[in-house]
Amino acid sequence: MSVELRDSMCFGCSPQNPIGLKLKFIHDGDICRSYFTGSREHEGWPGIMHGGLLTTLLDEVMAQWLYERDIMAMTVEINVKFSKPVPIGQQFAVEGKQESKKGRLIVLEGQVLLSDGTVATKATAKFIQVKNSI
Ligand SMILES: CCCCCCCCCC(=O)SCCNC(=O)CCNC(=O)[C@H](O)C(C)(C)COP(=O)(O)OP(=O)(O)OC[C@H]1O[C@@H](n2cnc3c(N)ncnc32)[C@H](O)[C@@H]1OP(=O)(O)O
Repeated sequence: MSVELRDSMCFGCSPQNPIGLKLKFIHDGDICRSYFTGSREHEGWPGIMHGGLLTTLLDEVMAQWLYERDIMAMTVEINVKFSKPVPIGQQFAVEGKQESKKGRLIVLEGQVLLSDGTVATKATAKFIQVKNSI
């Protein structure tokens, strides 16, 4: 694998990116999960997580599902449905898992779960597998 986490400045996961989200991941069977608590810097409407950042979080957990399995792939499409607002200041979970794989095309699904288990956001993303030389 030519891309190492230790060299990365990935906005989602790098511990050394000063403005990054510094996400950590739990690989739980076929699910990749991360937890996040938004602060004021992450809001769109007052008190509510910005939808673009929720999309970033979802993209990241799905990409990490692949990375954990040594699959180098890039997002080519992502569709997000925002059903419920995600409050600032309350921890929520972000999950991703594979839905299908056909040739180089891998489809993953993601969701944001509030602390009471409510699904607030759902995503489907397409990734294309690339050679291990990003
Ligand atoms: C430290 C590590 C941390 C990692 C975390 C990263 C998290 C972030 C994840 C991201 O956000 S990635 C950044 C955003 N994405 C990009 O910048 C990708 C931009 N796109 C590309 O660079 C190229 O599209 C890509 C290299 C991915 C693919 O180009 P290729 O020329 O190699 O492939 P091509 O376009 O020929 O497509 C390959 C196959 O996929 C199919 N395909 C492409 N796009 C598709 C699509 N949207 N839907 C369905 N199929 C699609 C395409 O038809 C074709 O099918 P066939 O093999 O049957 O011919």
